[in-house]
Amino acid sequence: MGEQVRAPGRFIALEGGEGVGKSTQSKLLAEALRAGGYEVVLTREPGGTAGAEAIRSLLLGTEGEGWGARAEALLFAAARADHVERLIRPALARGAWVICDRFIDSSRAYQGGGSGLSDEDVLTLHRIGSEGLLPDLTLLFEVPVEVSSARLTARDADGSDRIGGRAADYHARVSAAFERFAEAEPERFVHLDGAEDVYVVHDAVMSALGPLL
Ligand SMILES: Nc1ncnc2c1ncn2[C@@H]1O[C@H](COP(=O)(O)OP(=O)(O)O)[C@@H](O)[C@H]1O
Ligand SMILES: Cc1cn([C@H]2C[C@H](O)[C@@H](COP(=O)(O)OP(=O)(O)O)O2)c(=O)[nH]c1=O
Repeated sequence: MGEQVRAPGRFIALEGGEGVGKSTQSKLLAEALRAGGYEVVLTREPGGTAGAEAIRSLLLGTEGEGWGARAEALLFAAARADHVERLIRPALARGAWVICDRFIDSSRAYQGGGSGLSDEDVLTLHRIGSEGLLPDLTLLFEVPVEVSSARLTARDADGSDRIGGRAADYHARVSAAFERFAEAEPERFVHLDGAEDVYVVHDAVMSALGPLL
């Protein structure tokens, strides 16, 4: 093991719909950075801390009638607040890289684009919960819906979660919302073609990170 690099912490989020390769690429990115001597915190949302994982079970479990759109948005914001305060900010403060599988743009896309809350309201919850923390870079993976559906059929043979199982038009609004955010903030987003081979996508991720390394 080389000496840990003492640089300012960097916060990278991976975003997109289900089955686009976020968790696969998060792991490969974390391994590559660790091999380069960086301290890496690999985490995900909803989740990442004990409290946020408990909220994840409430949000994604398939028992009961589920949450209304506003309660759901508040629960995601609460899970994120705990995650940011207890895991992400301390890691960034000590100079670690934080690789996060989904972050605020998922709430903007799902609870906003998908469920109809305004972007302003979702961002207000984020300001209250997490003091508006944003990633340094957000990697947005895009895959044609036939490709991600085929992957999910193979991965989730035992069924999808409460949100993943929503109708196709809901997921189409989610994808369109991600697109709009990336267009509006080109300095924070990088688009990646998630339909390529896993290692081709990984190389594109490493190139996208170039300016931060
Ligand atoms: N580039 C790729 N090509 C083919 N299959 C992939 C690729 N990336 C991921 N997969 C597979 O597709 C499924 C979904 O990938 P995953 O990383 O879990 O996506 P997400 O976290 O975005 O839902 C998994 O079974 C994974 O092994
Ligand atoms: C973080 C977050 C996730 N979600 C949804 C997206 C997913 O359907 C679900 C769980 O995410 P995840 O486990 O990342 O699903 P996948 O690996 O299939 O992409 O939660 C929101 O609706 N809002 C949010 O803020």
